[in-house]
Amino acid sequence: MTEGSPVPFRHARRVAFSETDLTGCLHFANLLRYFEEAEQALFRSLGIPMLWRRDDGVEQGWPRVSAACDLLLPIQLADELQIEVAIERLRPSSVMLQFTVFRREELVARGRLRLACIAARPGQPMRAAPIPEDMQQKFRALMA
Ligand SMILES: CC(C)(COP(=O)(O)OP(=O)(O)OC[C@H]1O[C@@H](n2cnc3c(N)ncnc32)[C@H](O)[C@@H]1OP(=O)(O)O)[C@@H](O)C(=O)NCCC(=O)NCCSC(=O)c1cc(O)c2ccccc2c1O
Repeated sequence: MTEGSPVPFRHARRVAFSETDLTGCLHFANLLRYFEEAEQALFRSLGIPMLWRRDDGVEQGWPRVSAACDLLLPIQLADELQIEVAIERLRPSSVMLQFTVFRREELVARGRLRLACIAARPGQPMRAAPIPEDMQQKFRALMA
């Protein structure tokens, strides 16, 4: 790692039998579930909730607005994966997470999730809202 490059968050995952298809490979849709697991672990480690209620009763949270993945090599039953998560882009009301998946030293998959920060009054549709400053600081710390 070079000086000044982002520090990725790491999440370990072993492929379970129930996640494979007839060929014994990871069913592609499960890769997004792995990204979500790693994302949840990252948010927990930063102490950022996925859903919270402000004092004025407004609910805030992080709906995903965009998802993408590339499967580069077959991922198989019982493979032990390291999923690295980095903050690729931080904007006033959205954050882009970048995922890189390794099997030992081998790059097997990668992808992105974009989360919008929203606010919703009870009974009203959700709308984009600025990411609270304390949360922005926590994300920025990972980009340093
Ligand atoms: C999320 C939206 C309400 C945003 O629409 P809005 O018009 O208010 O704002 P913007 O269009 O400016 O978007 C804000 C922000 O996100 C970026 N963005 C939006 N869409 C995309 C996209 N398709 N691809 C890439 N980027 C996108 C946009 O560029 C802005 O970024 P900046 O920071 O650059 O300004 C609206 O998009 C919407 O309703 N989308 C549907 C989302 C959805 O249904 N997701 C899946 C399930 S819902 C969910 O997960 C969820 C989670 C919660 O934690 C909640 C908490 C409380 C209430 C509800 C929740 C909820 O439903």
